[in-house]
Amino acid sequence: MITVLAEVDGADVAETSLEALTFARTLAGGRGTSLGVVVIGIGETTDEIDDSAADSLARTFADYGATRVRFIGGPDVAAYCAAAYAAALVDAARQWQSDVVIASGTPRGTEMLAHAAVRLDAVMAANAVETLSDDPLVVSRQVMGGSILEDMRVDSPVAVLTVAGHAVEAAPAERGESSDSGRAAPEIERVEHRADPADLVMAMQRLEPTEQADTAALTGARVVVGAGRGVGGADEFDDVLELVDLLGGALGVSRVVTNLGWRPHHEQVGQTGSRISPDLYVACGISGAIQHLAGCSSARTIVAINSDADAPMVTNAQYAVIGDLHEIIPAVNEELRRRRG
Ligand SMILES: Cc1cc2nc3c(=O)[nH]c(=O)nc-3n(C[C@H](O)[C@H](O)[C@H](O)COP(=O)(O)OP(=O)(O)OC[C@H]3O[C@@H](n4cnc5c(N)ncnc54)[C@H](O)[C@@H]3O)c2cc1C
Repeated sequence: MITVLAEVDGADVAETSLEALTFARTLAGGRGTSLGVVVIGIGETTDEIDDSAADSLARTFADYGATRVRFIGGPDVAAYCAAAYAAALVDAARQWQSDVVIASGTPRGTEMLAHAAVRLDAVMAANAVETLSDDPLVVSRQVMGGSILEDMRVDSPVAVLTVAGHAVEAAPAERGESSDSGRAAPEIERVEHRADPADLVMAMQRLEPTEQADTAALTGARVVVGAGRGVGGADEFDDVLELVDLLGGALGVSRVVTNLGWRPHHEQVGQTGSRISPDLYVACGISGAIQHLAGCSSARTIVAINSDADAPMVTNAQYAVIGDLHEIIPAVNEELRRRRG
């Protein structure tokens, strides 16, 4: 069985977890095995996830090919604690005799799986995008912020993988796609995890949304509009923000923009900001320094708007519009408004 860690919010499964499940199902099909899903941190008691939310989550997981679902709760994992969560995940993987453990490459997924890999004495490949061979397991994975793909052989008895955000299209299983996926009601377990005190030395004490909360919106966005020094000043963002709105996306900016105090740091994309993998990245007035590209190269399509045809952002883009962004963006916005009536 392949064990997949899912991140949920109530009865909703994070899209990146559905992507990880889709990736895992393809691998399970190739290896002729089944899928088990683990959800950790459901509350002080295992009853805190009510039956309707549990049923709804289990149905979603079944649609994605899971045959087993384990909800793990209890006071020790009521609040996030990477080591205790990893121990709970490892318990499931061991009991299910999993030789592969998978999560999405979110900050928490990556942190937990790093802990899990040590406990399982496993090789870990972060940010996988594709399985190249089932046995021996070889994956293609993003490195250098997505600017390079490397093939990695994971030749250990247990393999631990994270799946890069938006590298895989989340898709429910087709009937008969793999031996065990069949949308039958999966077997559901509720388990209380008692943590080793050593695993609780570092645990989350308080969770308070701040402007940082927007970082999740940026890293998960399907469309990101990037803005750089070329915008010209803190008061010059109206057109860019309207484009963000019209495209239903998120704003990402360069480090110059945050250093100058034009926009807050949580909006920064790059080596020292967020790494994004949207379907579309529209980079406006950004030169495309290597540190910026490290955060956006895994975008599926890049469109650059820049007055310099030789800017690295332009040469790294699939499409470019050369000219003054203060003329181009209002024209694009007007056309988008017109098409929407
Ligand atoms: C250790 C380290 C870490 C770093 N981390 C990051 C990071 O995480 N993210 C990041 O972004 N940078 C990072 N940087 C900084 C990076 O090297 C660049 O300095 C920065 O990305 C440049 O920002 P920019 O493209 O907005 O500005 P510039 O390089 O000044 O480029 C502005 C661009 O706008 C274009 N332009 C100007 N006016 C217009 C106009 N009217 N219309 C259209 N185009 C116009 C210009 O042609 C130019 O291409 C880091 C640097 C270091 C040393």
